[in-house]
Amino acid sequence: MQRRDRGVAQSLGLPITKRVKESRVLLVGAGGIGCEVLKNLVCCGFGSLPAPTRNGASAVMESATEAASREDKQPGIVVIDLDTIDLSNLNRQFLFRKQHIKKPKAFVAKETASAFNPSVNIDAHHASIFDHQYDVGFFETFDLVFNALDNLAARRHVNKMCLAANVPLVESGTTGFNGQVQAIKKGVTECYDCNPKPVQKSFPICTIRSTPSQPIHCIVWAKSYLFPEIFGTSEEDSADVAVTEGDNAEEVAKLKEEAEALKKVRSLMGKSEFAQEVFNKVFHDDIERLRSMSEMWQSRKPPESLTFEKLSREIDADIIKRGQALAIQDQSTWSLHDNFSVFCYSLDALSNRSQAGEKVIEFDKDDKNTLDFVASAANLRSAIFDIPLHSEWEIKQMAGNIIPAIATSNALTASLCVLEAFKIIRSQPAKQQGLAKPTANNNLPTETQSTASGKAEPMLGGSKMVFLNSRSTERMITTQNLVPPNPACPVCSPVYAKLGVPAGTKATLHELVLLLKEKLGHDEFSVTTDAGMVFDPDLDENLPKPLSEYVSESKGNAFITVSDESDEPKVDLILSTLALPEAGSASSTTLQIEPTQLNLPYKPKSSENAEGQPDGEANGEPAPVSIGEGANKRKREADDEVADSIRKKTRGDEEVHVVQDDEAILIDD
Ligand SMILES: Nc1ncnc2c1ncn2[C@@H]1O[C@H](COP(=O)(O)OP(=O)(O)OP(=O)(O)O)[C@@H](O)[C@H]1O
Ligand SMILES: [Zn+2]
Repeated sequence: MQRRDRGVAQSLGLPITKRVKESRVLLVGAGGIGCEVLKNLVCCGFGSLPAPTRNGASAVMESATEAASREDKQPGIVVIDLDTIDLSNLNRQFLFRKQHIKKPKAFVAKETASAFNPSVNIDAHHASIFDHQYDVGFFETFDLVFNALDNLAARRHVNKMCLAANVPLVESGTTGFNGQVQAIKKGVTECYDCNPKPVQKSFPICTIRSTPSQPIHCIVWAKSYLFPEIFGTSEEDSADVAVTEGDNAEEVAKLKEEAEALKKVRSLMGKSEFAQEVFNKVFHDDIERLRSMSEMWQSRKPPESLTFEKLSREIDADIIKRGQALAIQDQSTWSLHDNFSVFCYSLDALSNRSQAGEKVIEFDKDDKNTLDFVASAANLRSAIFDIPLHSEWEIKQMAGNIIPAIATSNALTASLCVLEAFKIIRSQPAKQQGLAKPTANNNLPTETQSTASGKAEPMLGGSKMVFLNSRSTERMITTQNLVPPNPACPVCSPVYAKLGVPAGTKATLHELVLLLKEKLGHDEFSVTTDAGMVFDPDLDENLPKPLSEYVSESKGNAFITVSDESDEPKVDLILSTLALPEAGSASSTTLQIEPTQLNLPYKPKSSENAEGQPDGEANGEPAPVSIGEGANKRKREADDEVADSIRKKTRGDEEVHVVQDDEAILIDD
C-alpha cells in the first residue's frame, strides 16, 4: 500500500519530514476546521516517529500535571475539544457519522483519524482548553499548537498560553467563503491580540425605531425591541441598539415614552383583546405618530400604518390556524396577510407559554415560536416602510447572525494551516535531543527578525498571513507578510514568567509581593489578577489574603500581571501560574518564579515602536483582518472586510501554493 505521507517526503525532503514526524502538536478544537486539520496532520505523518528523549519542561520547575503525565508526553498529536457531536455538524465535520451523535468530538475524531495512519499516536481530551491541567507546563511540551476554535475567549486564551510557553501557534478561522491563517510566535510576529478585534455592530436607535430603510433594521426592531418588550427583558440590555451621537434627543425621549406605553399593553396578556392592542399600538398608533412628524419624511416615503380590524376582516378563515399552517412554509415569502396571520398565531403561542409560567422568553433562532414572531413582525414593519419582505428562512440567517459554515472553506483553510506549520517547523532549529525548547531565560523578548529599516525579514521560515476567498474570480489564496509584534500590545509586549505555586500552599499575597520585590529590585509596582488590581504601593489591604483566593485549581490557569509604576517604567511582567506537585517531592514548598533572573526592558516610548516606527503600521502593511468570530459579524460585512484587505495587498507580497500532479506540495520561499 502506498504510504499516505509519501507526498510530504517528496516535497519537504527527508530532514524536514523527519522533524514533522518527530513533532508533538496540540490541536484545540475538533469542529469544522479541526477535523480537517487532524486529518491532514495524520495523513502527513505528524508525530508518527517516536520522539527522542524530550526536555520540554523547564529544568527548574515542572507542574503537577506535567509530572503526573510525563510518560504520556510521547503521543504526536493531542486533540482537545469540549463538545459532543450534533446532527448539524455532520454536513462538514467528516470524521463524524450519524452513529457518533452525542459522543465527544475529540474521542471520535481520534478514533476515525487514527485509521488513516496507524503509526500516528493521537491523544484525545474531552475538555475545555481553559481547564487547569492545561497550564503553561502542558503547553511547553509541544512544538506547535493549532487553534481551530469558534470563539474569541478561547482563541485569546490559547494565544496567551502559547506566548507564556513560547510555542508557535497557527491560528485559523473561516467565515462563509473566506478563511484566514496566521502564524504567531512570541517576539517574532504579531500575536492574536496585537490588533483590536471588531466589536459587534450596533444600530442607532432612531434608525431602528423611527426611520428603518433596510430589512435588517426591521429585524433588529422585532428582535431587540418588540420581542423583549413583550416577552423578556427590555431593549436597554440589547447590544444591537444604542443611542448614538446622530440620534435626536427629543425623539429618543419620545421613543422612551412609546416603550413605556407598550409595557402597559403587555399587562393585557391573556385577555382576548391582547393581540389587537399590541398590533394596533406598534403597527398603527406608533406609526401614525411618526407619520405626523412631517420633517422626517421630506426626503423619504412616509410609512403607511396598518390596523388589526382591517386585516382580520380581509381574511376569511381562522387566523390563528391559518398562521400555524403558514409558519411551516419558512422558505416562501409570506404576503402581508400571511405575515399578519403568523404574527397572531405566534403571539398567541408565546402568550400561552408566558401564562403557563415562562416568565422571560428569550429570542432564540431555534425556538420556532420566537422566530415566527420576529419574522412576521419584521415583515409587517417592512411592509409599512415599503422595504422588501423576506422569507422566514432568510430572516433567520440575519436575526441569528448566522454565517454559513462552508465545508470547502474549512478544508482549504485547514490545509493552509498545515502548509504554514511545515514552514514553522523548517524555521525551528533541528532537535539535538528532544525538543529544541527555550531554557530558563530565553522567553524574554530577544528574538526579533526585523531589520533597522523596519522591513520585516522572512519570518518563521517564510510563513505568511494567508487569506482564502473561495468565491474570488481572481486569486483564491493571497498572502501578506507577517508583521513584527506591536510594541504596545498589552498581551505580547510584556515579559512572561512562571509562578510555581506548591499544592496546598498557605502563601499569602504578601509572600508573592515580597518575592516580586526581590526579583524586580524595587517596590514600585502593581499586581493585577482576574479579580482586578489587588496590590499597588497605595493598596496593601489585600496582603494578608491567601494567594489561593486569586489563583487556584478551580480558577483555571490564571495570569497575574505585574506593572511597573515608576516614572520610567519597565515592561509589564505576566506570571502564568503553575501548580507544583505535593510537598515532599523534589519541588520546593515555597513560591517560585522562573526564570530566576528577570531583566525586564524599559517600555518603548508611546510615539515609537521598538524599531523606531510609528505605532500601528510596523512595515506599512494594512492591519490584518481577523475573522472567524461568526457570531459577532454579519456575513456581508465579513466578506467586505476580507475583500478589502485582499484588495489592499500588493502583488509583490503574494505567494502561490501549488498542488502538483504528483501530489507533492510546493512551498515558495
Ligand atoms: N474552550 C474550548 N476548549 C476546547 N474546545 C473548544 C473550546 N471552545 C470551543 N471549542 C471547540 O471548537 C470547535 C469549533 O468548531 P466549529 O467552529 O466548527 O463549531 P461547531 O460548534 O462544531 O459548529 P457550529 O457552531 O456551527 O454548530 C467546536 O468543536 C468547539 O467545541
Ligand atoms: Zn500582541
